[in-house]
Amino acid sequence: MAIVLGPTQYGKAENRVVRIYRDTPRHEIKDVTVSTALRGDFTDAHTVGDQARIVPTDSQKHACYAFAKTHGIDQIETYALALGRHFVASIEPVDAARISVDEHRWQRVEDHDHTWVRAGEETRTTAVTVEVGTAGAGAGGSEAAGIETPGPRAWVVSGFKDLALLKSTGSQFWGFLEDEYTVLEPTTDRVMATSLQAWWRYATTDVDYGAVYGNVKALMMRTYAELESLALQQTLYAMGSAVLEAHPEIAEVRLSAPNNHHLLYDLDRFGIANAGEVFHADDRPYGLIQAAVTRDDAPPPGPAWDEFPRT
Ligand SMILES: O=c1[nH]c(=O)c2[nH]c(=O)[nH]c2[nH]1
Repeated sequence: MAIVLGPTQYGKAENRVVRIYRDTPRHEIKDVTVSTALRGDFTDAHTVGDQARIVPTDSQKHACYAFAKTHGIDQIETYALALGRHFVASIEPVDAARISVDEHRWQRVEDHDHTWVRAGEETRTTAVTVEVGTAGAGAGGSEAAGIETPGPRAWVVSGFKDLALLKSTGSQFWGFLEDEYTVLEPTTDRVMATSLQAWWRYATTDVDYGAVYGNVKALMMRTYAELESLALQQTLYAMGSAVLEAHPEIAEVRLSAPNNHHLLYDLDRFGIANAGEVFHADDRPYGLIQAAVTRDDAPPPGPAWDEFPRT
């Protein structure tokens, strides 16, 4: 029997980086959590404790802060791409880098120049993977078009977490399969609430990430609002389709939606009528509905979705 080392990666997780732009009296703020993960042949570090090919996670941390100054954080995707390309291009043992960034948004207090209150909306997020090699297959931008540009290949996935949505009507659930444990009553009018997590994979890196983000989020919210939903499953497919129809630069959408049940509270016991007006917002368990929606001609995902390297 031989024991073998499987895939590895290592990096500095959840660096809390805040960049202030203070060139004018009206400051700007970018507040992000950045994680780095470097991939390559780091066998000796694991098997014999030789660190010769290991750039410390401490150094990776410092690069995150240095790049916040030297490259800025315009869009989290451009910042992550710059960092990923840096690790791959300048540290010889690194074959690939995955950079994940969450953005924490602040809004100005009464339009104040340098005071903000944390915005309570969803968290914008990205995961960028950069690989050594000649661009050409499945990567982004001119790279995706198959133009032989030397240099690292890059894949960008963007998205958000925790977008709380609720509609008080326009949602049904009936006609479902019943087994011996089914007690759920069919309904043609229910509250539908979720805390949506959405990811989309770009087919290119030549993107106005901020503009696309705003439009994708708006499209998803509008679809959620306007579709007379027969199930959360149908709503997710409709949201993904709306995004793919409007955005040729997006190859695939992945959605994860807890069904945050709102249970009609029994007020009959007190002689009070309750015609869909008072609910118990149940926190768990919750249904969890997940779907990927893809173009049939989408370029292959490569390592875009891989949080951990494959063999
Ligand atoms: O939109 C829904 N999808 C389900 O699969 C499901 N299952 C359930 O109990 N309620 C719901 N609602």
